[in-house]
Amino acid sequence: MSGSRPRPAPPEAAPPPPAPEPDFAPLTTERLTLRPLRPEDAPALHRLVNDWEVAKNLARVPFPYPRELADEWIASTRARLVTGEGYDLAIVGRDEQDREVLLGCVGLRLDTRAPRTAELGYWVGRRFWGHGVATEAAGRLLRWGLAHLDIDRVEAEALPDNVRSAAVLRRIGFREAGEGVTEFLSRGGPLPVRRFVAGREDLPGAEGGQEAAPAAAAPAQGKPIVLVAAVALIDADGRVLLARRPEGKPLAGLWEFPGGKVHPGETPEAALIRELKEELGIDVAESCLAPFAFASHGYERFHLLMPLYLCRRWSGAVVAREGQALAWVRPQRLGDYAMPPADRPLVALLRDFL
Ligand SMILES: Nc1nc2c([nH]c(=O)n2[C@H]2C[C@H](O)[C@@H](COP(=O)(O)OP(=O)(O)OP(=O)(O)O)O2)c(=O)[nH]1
Repeated sequence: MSGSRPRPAPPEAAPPPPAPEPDFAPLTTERLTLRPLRPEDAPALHRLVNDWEVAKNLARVPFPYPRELADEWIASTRARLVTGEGYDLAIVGRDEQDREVLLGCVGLRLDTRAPRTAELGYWVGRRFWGHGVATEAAGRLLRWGLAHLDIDRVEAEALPDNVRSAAVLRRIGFREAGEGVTEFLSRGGPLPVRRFVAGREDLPGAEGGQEAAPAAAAPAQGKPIVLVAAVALIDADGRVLLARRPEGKPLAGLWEFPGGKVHPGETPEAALIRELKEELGIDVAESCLAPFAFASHGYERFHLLMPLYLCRRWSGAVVAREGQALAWVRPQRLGDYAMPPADRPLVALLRDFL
């Protein structure tokens, strides 16, 4: 490389490209909105968290809390939302003039060491304590996470004297799971903590026991039998359609065969034809439903009896009419999807058959 010619002056350093906007639709509850943190939240966030009564219970927060750290932390939460590594959100309410007010933060961080596990954390500014804000916000994020992320287990911890936080965790479905030791930045060292854990089976109404069981037959050992018709739709490439149970339904977040409860007076085939129209917008003829196998599974509050049909022909395009996620899955990959326990024997049979 020669080069005695004077080099042109380097162009002025270009400003760093703007960080991508997190694409996250806010979660709402009766009184609150949980939304991505924004740079302009920093002053309010700093005022709320730079309070010993708040900071002393938080492991990752130094005290005093430098003002610039609020900017850095908000930027890091936005980066994690983009990559899907974590979901730290602002808890926002409304004042009498209907203006947004930052009340605190709630977050779900995917655990890099433990598979299908996330960690829940939250804090609420002292002025807003005593109104159930943490319960409402953390409960919503817990339900959302178990329904939309590939996790089965959420962990949380609280200092032994933080009885308020332990009560919040219990109220939203966590159970205590022992003790541990965690490094507390705010306290400058390790401290013993109480550990808590929750899975979708811990959420209120987890297995649908509170739901009406319209086709419930005579109780088996005290449990009603619930008849559910389901189908493995198989496309031209031999892939099977799975649908993700939406938030708010029992077993939310698990992948299932499309279908639903058989109503009184309905045949399983008629129930399936109705469900496939309602859920996926497709028309299926009864003659295209081939009986394949059945599941008979004892859930805690009912016994599930579920005939599974195979179907390779339908009319109309498959669309998620109820906002549920859908996946066309090769039979050998069915095991990669977390499914209700009743489906496990069916998956093994399908894999062998297809
Ligand atoms: N559709 C379907 N349900 C399953 C599968 N595996 C399994 O355990 N179930 C259970 C979950 C529910 O407890 C029950 C189905 O009830 P559901 O609540 O989804 O039925 P539905 O569509 O009629 O719902 P809804 O109108 O009562 O809300 O069967 C499966 O692969 N597909």
